[in-house]
Amino acid sequence: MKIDTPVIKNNEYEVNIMDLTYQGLGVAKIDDFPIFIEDTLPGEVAKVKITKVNKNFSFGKLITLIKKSSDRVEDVNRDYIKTGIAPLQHLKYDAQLNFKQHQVQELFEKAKMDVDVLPTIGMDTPNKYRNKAQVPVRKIHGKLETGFYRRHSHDLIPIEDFYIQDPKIDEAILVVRDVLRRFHVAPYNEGGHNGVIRNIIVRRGYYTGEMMIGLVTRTKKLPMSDLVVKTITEQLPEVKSIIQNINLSDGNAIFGKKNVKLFGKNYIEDKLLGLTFAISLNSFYQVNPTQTEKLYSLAIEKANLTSDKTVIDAYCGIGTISLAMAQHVKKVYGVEIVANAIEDAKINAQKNHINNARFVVGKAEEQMARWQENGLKPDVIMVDPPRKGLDESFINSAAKMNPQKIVYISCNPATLVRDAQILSDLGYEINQPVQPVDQFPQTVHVETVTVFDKIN
Ligand SMILES: C[S@@+](CC[C@H](N)C(=O)[O-])C[C@H]1O[C@@H](n2cnc3c(N)ncnc32)[C@H](O)[C@@H]1O
Repeated sequence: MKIDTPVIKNNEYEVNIMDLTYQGLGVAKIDDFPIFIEDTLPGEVAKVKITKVNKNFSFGKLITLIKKSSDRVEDVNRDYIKTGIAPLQHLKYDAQLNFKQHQVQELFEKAKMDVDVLPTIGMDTPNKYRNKAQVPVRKIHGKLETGFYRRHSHDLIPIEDFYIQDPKIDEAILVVRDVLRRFHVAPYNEGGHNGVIRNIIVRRGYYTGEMMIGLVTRTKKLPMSDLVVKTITEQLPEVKSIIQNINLSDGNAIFGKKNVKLFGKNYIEDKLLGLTFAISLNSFYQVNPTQTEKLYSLAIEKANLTSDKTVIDAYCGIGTISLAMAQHVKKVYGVEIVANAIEDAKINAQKNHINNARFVVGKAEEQMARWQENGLKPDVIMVDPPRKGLDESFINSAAKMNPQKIVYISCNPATLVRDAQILSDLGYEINQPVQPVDQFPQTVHVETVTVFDKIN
């Protein structure tokens, strides 16, 4: 069926860019019909070619910029935009921080919530920050390559300098790539579901320099594994752990269920807020260590902790926030769905001689209901959920426990605002400005800390 729209596919138009979506696409309108265009910024005038038309909106490709924004960074590497590694690198960093603040503010305004949002806390050097890489391995022109997928595709673009990663991690990926080439380990081929090596994971401790290499394979055995391991460890003395993860599936999930230790320890160690943490391959650990220290210090400060208090740390991962809070309170309860992460959390409590933290594996929403039924009465609940935010049943159990404060660390302002509305209906209100912290410079992601107080 032909749809009658003000723009036609493959036609070119001159447009004014009016806004930037939360995904970092410029927005123009023709007769109120939106066109989303990569690599364009508000205030710019652009010639664009329409690439896709839907019923209510369309996508365009930038042909030329007729007028440029004063916030534009010139001469950026297009591969970082094409792959989504750094979709905002063409926007000056100050403007990125404003964009993130306004994005959060607008969501609260749309929900008709009267909440102030502070300027985003940024980084002095907003690149080379990531302490973890997860790169696909594919064959291109007969050669094993590492890089990143073109956005919305599985076409690999070979990349050597990842720009936002710790340069030592970039170097390690190249060492591992060259070792795999040298010993003729076949790259995974998605089409035929054959070949061996699917992904390389590299983690590096910011303070310790300890490195972990993860090799995700389609096969149970990694061919030439002894030589692969020997050569990697000879060339990269910082490597303290090499783990093979076996992923036999033909799906998109990166990890399979089984890990096999090929070298060293099951985990590497790093420090955060002066504490030592064991981090294993599948455990969540924030990717920007210096900003994480700012984020967690702020969240803990806002929780007003004292030595007589009991706190819950929901979605606790390897116990980073729990153990940082344990030093200030009577007791901490942590819950997390990934069993390996809870194993790490228990090791971490021991490593730091902390014995007032209790960790449980489980779904936070189910464990909260259990704790609530068992009469647990936390003074503060700290939550740091994944992008989908809190389950409604979690919020109900949390409110029934009647804590004075709920401190919410969020990596998705849309679900934060959704959850804030439910919390407000249950008597928890935001009385101080929300603080965005830039955990992911050059990308569209934004992290926030929000405090909910019990209204008596
Ligand atoms: C944003 S991370 C925060 C982890 C931890 N607070 C940290 O900063 O290291 C979210 C965590 O929630 C866990 N998770 C996801 N869904 C969960 C659920 N339903 N119940 C409990 N934990 C869950 C993930 O495995 C992940 O460790």
